[in-house]
Amino acid sequence: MAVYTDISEDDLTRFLADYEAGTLLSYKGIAEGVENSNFLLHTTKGAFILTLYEKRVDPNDLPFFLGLMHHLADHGLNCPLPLSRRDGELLGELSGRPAAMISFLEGMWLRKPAAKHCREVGRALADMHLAGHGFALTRKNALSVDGWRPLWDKSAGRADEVEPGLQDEIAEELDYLESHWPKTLPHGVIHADLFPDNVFFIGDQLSGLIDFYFACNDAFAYDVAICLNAWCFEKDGSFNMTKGMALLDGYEQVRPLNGAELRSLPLLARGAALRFFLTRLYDWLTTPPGALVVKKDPLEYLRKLRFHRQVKSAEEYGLVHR
Ligand SMILES: Nc1ncnc2c1ncn2[C@@H]1O[C@H](COP(=O)(O)OP(=O)(O)OP(=O)(O)O)[C@@H](O)[C@H]1O
Ligand SMILES: N[C@@H](CCO)C(=O)O
Repeated sequence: MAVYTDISEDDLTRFLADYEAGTLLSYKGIAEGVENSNFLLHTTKGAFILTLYEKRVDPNDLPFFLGLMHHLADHGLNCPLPLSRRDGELLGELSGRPAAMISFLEGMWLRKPAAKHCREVGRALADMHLAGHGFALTRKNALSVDGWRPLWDKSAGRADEVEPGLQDEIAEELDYLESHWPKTLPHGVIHADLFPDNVFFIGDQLSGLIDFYFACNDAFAYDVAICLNAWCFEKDGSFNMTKGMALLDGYEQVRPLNGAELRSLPLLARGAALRFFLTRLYDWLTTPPGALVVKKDPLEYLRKLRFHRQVKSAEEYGLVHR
């Protein structure tokens, strides 16, 4: 459960007085997510999400994230909106943390997405890539190739505790990715964490995207590679090509990938798997026992990384020749 920071009713009532969001009726911590503390609030004006930004979010990035949600919604994407305070600011402070009130998005995330859902996600990802055009702020991807080595350095010494031989394997992988990483692919604003728990559906209909707190400027195809990792593997670790085909097809219905993007896809998918492996490994080794958060398994992403290493072309992900 991700509630790192507790709040008191008195503090919350004072915080709410800065918004036109009604009077507090109830609130509870949300038992999901790993990054920030989230609360579901009911007020006389409806339901809201209260987010307190935690350790991995740099407060200087918050104007980018919150402004982006407004920009995307203005350009037709379904996503939650941060509420403005009475003084016009989007950010407040609660229990010593930067905090925002976010509109409630209807829907649920899918525990067992099927190929038809992957197609919807592909489309929505491409819609987001187009909707991000013209957003005035930029943010470098802190978790792209330049960020992996510093992150790895924090865990490398203990990696073999998780699996013997890991230290050598990842060191070699990093060397390879650093020297082959593509630098000139089409780029813009990407979501960078579009996992199933960040996509809501009502029935089979996608109702919106949430959690833009890793969004940044990077290659669009890297975002596609993240989604292939997050949506198209089965619980037993096998890649489901039907889902891959649906995701890529859905994406290309809105924004066709060019030749360089397609050629880079196996390498980008490898990098994406490494990125989630590294953050999970760090959390695995550093989260104290008893913390109110469910730790995610780094080895799931090691297995995906090993799969991508064998992939030679985008066809192996289900790309259909046009
Ligand atoms: N705007 C929203 N409308 C409805 N529910 C929301 C909204 N934002 C967050 N939630 C709920 O809170 C949960 C956690 O939110 P979120 O994914 O943003 O947290 P996080 O800690 O940043 O998680 P992650 O591990 O995905 O980075 C979601 O799964 C969802 O149940
Ligand atoms: N989606 C990430 C966690 C939140 O960034 C993961 O599954 O490792």
